[in-house]
This record gives sequence, C-alpha cells and structure tokens, in this order.
Amino acid sequence: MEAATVVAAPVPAAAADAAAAKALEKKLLDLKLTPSLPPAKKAAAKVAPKKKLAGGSGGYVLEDVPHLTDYLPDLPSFPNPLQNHPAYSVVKQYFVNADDTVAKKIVVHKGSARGTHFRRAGPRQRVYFQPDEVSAAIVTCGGLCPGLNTVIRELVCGLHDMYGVTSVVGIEGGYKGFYARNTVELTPRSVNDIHKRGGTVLGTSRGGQDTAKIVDSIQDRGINQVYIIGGDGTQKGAATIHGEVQRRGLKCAVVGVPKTIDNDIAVIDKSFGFDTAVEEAQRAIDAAHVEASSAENGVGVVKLMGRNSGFIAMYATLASRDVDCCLIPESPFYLDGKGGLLEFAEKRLRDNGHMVIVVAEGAGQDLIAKSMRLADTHDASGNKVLLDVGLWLCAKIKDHFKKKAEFPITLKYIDPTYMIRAVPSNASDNVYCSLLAHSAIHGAMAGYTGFTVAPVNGRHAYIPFYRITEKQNKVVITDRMWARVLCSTNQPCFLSLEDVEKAGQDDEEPHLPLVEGENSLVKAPPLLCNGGNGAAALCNGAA
Ligand SMILES: Nc1ncnc2c1ncn2[C@@H]1O[C@H](COP(=O)(O)OP(=O)(O)OP(=O)(O)O)[C@@H](O)[C@H]1O
Ligand SMILES: O=P(O)(O)OC[C@H]1O[C@](O)(CO)[C@@H](O)[C@@H]1O
Ligand SMILES: [Mg+2]
Repeated sequence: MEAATVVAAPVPAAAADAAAAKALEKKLLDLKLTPSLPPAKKAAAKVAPKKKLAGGSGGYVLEDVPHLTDYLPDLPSFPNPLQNHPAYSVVKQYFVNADDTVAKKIVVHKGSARGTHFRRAGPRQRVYFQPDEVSAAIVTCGGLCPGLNTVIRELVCGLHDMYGVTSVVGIEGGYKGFYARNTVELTPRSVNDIHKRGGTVLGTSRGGQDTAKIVDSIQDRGINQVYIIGGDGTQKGAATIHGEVQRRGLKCAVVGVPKTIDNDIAVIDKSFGFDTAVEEAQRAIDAAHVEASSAENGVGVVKLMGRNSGFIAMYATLASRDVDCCLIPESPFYLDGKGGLLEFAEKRLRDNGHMVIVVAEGAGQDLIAKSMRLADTHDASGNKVLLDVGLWLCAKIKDHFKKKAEFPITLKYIDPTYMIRAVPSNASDNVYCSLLAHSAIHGAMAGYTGFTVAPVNGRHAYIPFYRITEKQNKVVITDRMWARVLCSTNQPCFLSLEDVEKAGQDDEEPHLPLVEGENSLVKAPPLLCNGGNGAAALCNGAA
C-alpha cells in the first residue's frame, strides 16, 4: 500500500489501548512517517510558525511557504497530468518556473534592496498527489461575502477538470462542521450553477475553532487537501490547523483562500467580494442622494460595513461623487465645535440644500462608547460587537437641528448593511474567484501547504499564513488615497497634527523630507478643514 494512503487513514478508536497504539506507531514508523499521538494525548499544541527564508543577491528575500516534503522527505512526486490535458497542452510555458517569485514591493528606487518576495502561484511540472489519491475538503468560515459560491464551484470543477480529482466534500457550517456535522459530497454537477447565488451553499459560522477536533476529523476522514475560505480570523484558524497537521505528520495540504468584503487582509492586492460590495453600496448612496436632494435641507445617512477598515466606505464615496462626508474607523472625527461634523453639515446645507454622509460601521466607536458608557461585548469569534454608529449619528444630527427652529431638516437613514454582502459576485469578482481557486489547487497538488493564495501586485502568489495574519489591512489616512476622498468631498479632516503623526507611524512607506516651500505640511493653507483642531494637513500630498 502506498504511504500516502495510509497516513490519511483514520486512527482506530481503540488506539487508546497501549498495545494498539504501539502497533500503530510501529506501522507508521515503518512507513517513515511521524506517528499520530494516541487520542488521550491529542491536544493541539500551539507551535510557532517556522519561517522559510532564502536570501539572494541585491537584498532579495524569498518568504517561502511550507512544503509537504519539509516533514515527509520521502514523498514521491509524479508528472503533472495537465501536460496531457487537451486544453492546456498547447499552452506555451504553461508551467511556472520553479524559481518564479513575486515582489511584495513594486515601486523601487535605483539603490533600494530588492526586498521581500513570495512564491509565484501556478501549476508545477511535478505534483505530489495522484488524482485518485486526493480526498479534498472545502469549508467556508466567517461572514458572508459575494463570490464564496464561485470559489467553491471552481475548486470542485478545477480539481475535477484539470487534475481528474473526483473526491471532494464540503464541510457544513464553518469550522465546527468538521466535528459536529456530516460532510456533503461535491461534484461538478452539484455545484454547476451555485455561482449565481449569494451566500455559501456550505453555510458558515463564527467561533467553534477547536483545532484538535478539526484535525482529528481531517485524519479520520482521510482528507488530504483542505481548502479554507475565510477572512483574517479564518486564516489564523487555518494556520493552527496546518501547525497541528504538520505536528501529526499528516500528508495533508492546508490552503487558505482569503475572503472578506472589508478588504482588511494584509499584503494582498484586494480580497474577493470587495468590488461587488462597493458596487452594491453605490445603490444605497444613490438612493440617499435622491432622497436628500428632493427634500428641503435633506440629509441622507448611509451606514456601510467595515469593522476596523473603512475601504468599502472610502471606495464607495470615491466612486459615487455624491457624498459630502465619509467617516471611517481609521480617521477619528468629532461632532461639536469649530471644524466639527455638525458645523460642516450646517454649512453644506446652507450652500447646497442637501448632503449625503457615508459612515463605516466601525467609525466613531470611541465617541459612542463615551456617550453611552456601555461595556464591550464580543461575538463567538472574539470580534468586538460594534455600537450602531448610524442610528447614533442620525440622533445627534436631528438633536442639533431641532435646537435651530429656523433650520428644519429632513433626514433619511439607509442601512444596507447585509444587502451589500448577500448578493452574488459581479463579473470581475467571478473571474477573480476562479483564478484564486485554480491557483489554490495548483499549489496543493504541487505539495505546498500552510499558505494563503492571493494576488500581490497583480500576480498570484503563495503567502505564508503568518504574513497574512500578523496585522490587518487598514486605510492609511496619511496616504494619497484618503486625501483623494477628502478632496472629493471637501469635508473637514477632523485631525490634529498629533493624529496625523500617529497615523503615519503605521505607514510602511518612509516619509520623504519635503522640498522646502513645496507641499509643506506646516506652511500649506488649510485646504478643507476650516481650521478644525488646527489640522491643515491631509490634502497636501494629494497630487
Ligand atoms: N485567532 C484565531 N485562532 C484560531 N481561530 C480563529 C481565530 N480567530 C478567529 N478564528 C476562527 O475563524 C473563524 C472565522 O473568524 P471570524 O468570525 O473572525 O471571521 P473572519 O474569517 O475574520 O471573516 P470576516 O471577519 O470577514 O467575517 C471562526 O470559526 C473563528 O473561531
Ligand atoms: O455577520 P455578522 O456576525 O453580523 O458580522 C458582521 C461583520 O462581518 C463583516 O461583514 C465582515 O465579514 C463586517 O463588515 C461586519 O462587521
Ligand atoms: Mg475578520
């Protein structure tokens, strides 16, 4: 029997028995594989990820991903069946070069080091799984996101059509489904038109990430490729699963596919579903604008998703051009006094007769907490449950204008929260999801594991989990993109110079010394802030 098949076989229930455990250990040792611990000792130990770094000339660094042969050195490899595939065999240079890598930083200077690179995604000449040996599982975790079904479909169809894999199951209801639910068989036929539907046909959940039980289930079911689709929390979970799979010496590739409408995953260009969510958000902003502009002193308030990162609000604002003020978690704001939101609202209404405010759900949380004195609560995954900034803001605006009898306003609040993520993916997200799924499959078939697949500077790459999970992607308010928003809305920037400096500390880009007299933060006139809190800054670099 082939070693690969044996590794994935379930551990007998009687393995607790010392004799059975010894026999099992001997059998696996004969196959030169690390034995599983008997169930009684099978707690998932937290292992710090080992970084695989390789240097090159000119300051080149490859941050590589783990490979099954790192801990199973004798695994056999096989020619990639794609080379005989009628659709792919004619493609020149279909296989990526073994040394191809993707640069993390694309803008470089004459003298700068080449910097960090990731392994390029794509099909390899040799694979470490025979098609009939593969037993793949797919799971979706965290919140909904347009495109989940497309990724599921393309994983199933890609495995089948490109590599002839016929055994693929779905894990229902997120991570806890590994040990609390039965699996569902997935075939190209059963997933044929799921990409036209929103949500995930597998179901999803938060919480329930019990690594030991999940890996027991993987082992017991003989799964040797796990595709885990989810956001930052999910990728952290995937990293611990991979750590445990490796600790037990299982021939099982653990692959992460990053999803989130919030676009809060670090390193990658953009997460799937984000484009679709922004497009949907436009509809709400359009409606708010129509309502506001049809009333006397009409105010439209739209609350959009974005827990810690305001990308949806920022891009929807930029795309719409109908927004007068965009509030995001990364940029603190204040209501009262000079340069505050209420003063600005009054001025905008006097000037234009209407206004639209877009607020990301994570914005202003400190302000609300201060005014309400509420204790923090968390969801099952440990994410902080947000206070409703939309309702709070509407109440504050209404209160403010109630005190001004001569200034009646008509306020309409639109909260499309779940509507922007429950829709099917748009055309560009659909194509993106297909490519992600294919890149994920090629990586697993080639024996890579412990990685998230995603585009970096336009090229798909395999990124080690630790890189994805070490920090969240956030709007950098000292970057040009946020300045573009401020310039397009002409809203106050609300920030003090201290805030700007603090925000700049997270910025990866070094701040260049300014040429004297040009774009100087201190010397430039306040472009949009009405002098709010003395902040003069942000639009100055917006060219
Ligand atoms: N630090 C962690 N370690 C292990 N598992 C985690 C961790 N954080 C979250 N998880 C698990 O990952 C799953 C999804 O996490 P979460 O609910 O935070 O959503 P997410 O993947 O971040 O997606 P999104 O935030 O976009 O909805 C949950 O089952 C959760 O238990
Ligand atoms: O689905 P839940 O638990 O209501 O979570 C909502 C959160 O999920 C997200 O949509 C991310 O997936 C956030 O934008 C939002 O804060
Ligand atoms: Mg998350």
